[in-house]
Amino acid sequence: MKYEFNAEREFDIIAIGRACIDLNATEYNRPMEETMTFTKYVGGSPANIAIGSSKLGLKAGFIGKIPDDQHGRFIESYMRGVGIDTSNMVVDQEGRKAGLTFTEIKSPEECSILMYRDEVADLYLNSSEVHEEYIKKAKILLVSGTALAKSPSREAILKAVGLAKKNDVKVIFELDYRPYTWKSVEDTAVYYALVAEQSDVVIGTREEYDMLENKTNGQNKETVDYLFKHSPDLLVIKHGVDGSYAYTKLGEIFKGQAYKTKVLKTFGAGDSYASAFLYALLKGKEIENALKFGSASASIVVSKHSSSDAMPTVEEIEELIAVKA
Ligand SMILES: Nc1ncnc2c1ncn2[C@@H]1O[C@H](COP(=O)(O)OP(=O)(O)OP(=O)(O)O)[C@@H](O)[C@H]1O
Ligand SMILES: O=C(O)C[C@@H](O)[C@H](O)C(=O)CO
Repeated sequence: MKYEFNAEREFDIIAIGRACIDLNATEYNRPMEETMTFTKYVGGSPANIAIGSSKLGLKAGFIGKIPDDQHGRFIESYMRGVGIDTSNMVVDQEGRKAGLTFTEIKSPEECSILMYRDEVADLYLNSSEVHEEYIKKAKILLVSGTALAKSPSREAILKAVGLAKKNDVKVIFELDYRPYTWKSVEDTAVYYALVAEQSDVVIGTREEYDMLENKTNGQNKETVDYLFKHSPDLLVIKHGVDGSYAYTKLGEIFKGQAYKTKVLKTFGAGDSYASAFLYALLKGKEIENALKFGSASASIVVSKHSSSDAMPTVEEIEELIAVKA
């Protein structure tokens, strides 16, 4: 099955949410306590997805709030440099800071992230900073779940989703669960369900769908039965290295295999997966093929040091798929 988008739009994808800083341990295979140097990259799941999309040749835009400091200027200039339209990135005027994510790479299997996200600029995006004229230029609005964690960002996202639906822009909801800024799992489930039920496509890990459904050990069939009673017509449920599934409202199920690689670190997999999966859908490829694109892109990024700068080109993805076929 192919997925249809409104062809007459200037932007393939506009992402909304956080654009932050990743500080990835330069000396890896050790605990963070022993890490003395970090390499700086742009980070934040929706920013990574916009970067991945742009590197694949899609026309991408970004809506989000960045600090009025050196980090904010680095984020904006890096994103503009890879071809993203940053005209709707708002510079905070109240001294708020960029979110910082330190990554720990103890071994390829044992990776974790440590987030500093108190009073971060991205969660202060407000609804008056989300503009219908911009959103209606897109085929896809990519929404990050973390942006729902607090007001006023929460209302900004709800406004963006409403405008997208009004203007025939597909709403893609990346669950992107990060516990740090949420008050409670109940709140998470309330806002996740609210947006998931209005979205066209939902992408998340099995564990993230459990957050949405406020349960443990949820089964894909229950998730699919629940969400297909609402707006979504395509659901992607990821199971880490065990691969991923796509379910359509027509009842089809597709399985995507993960491509084995020499893993450097595991984070960044989800964002690279999302950008390449959406690229393939936008290019009119079959869902089965889109799963291959997502998995191949993730396999490339987990073998490299960053989540954003390491995003692959179409040629790299196609070459990997061909080699593994
Ligand atoms: N160790 C791995 N080796 C190769 N591919 C992987 C590996 N881990 C994940 N992937 C690929 O990436 C996809 C997404 O991974 P995962 O389910 O871990 O997403 P995620 O938890 O959202 O990622 P992230 O860690 O970036 O938040 C998987 O479906 C798989 O194709
Ligand atoms: O999403 C974040 O805020 C952190 C990311 O940039 C980081 O690289 C990561 O964990 C990606 O999965």
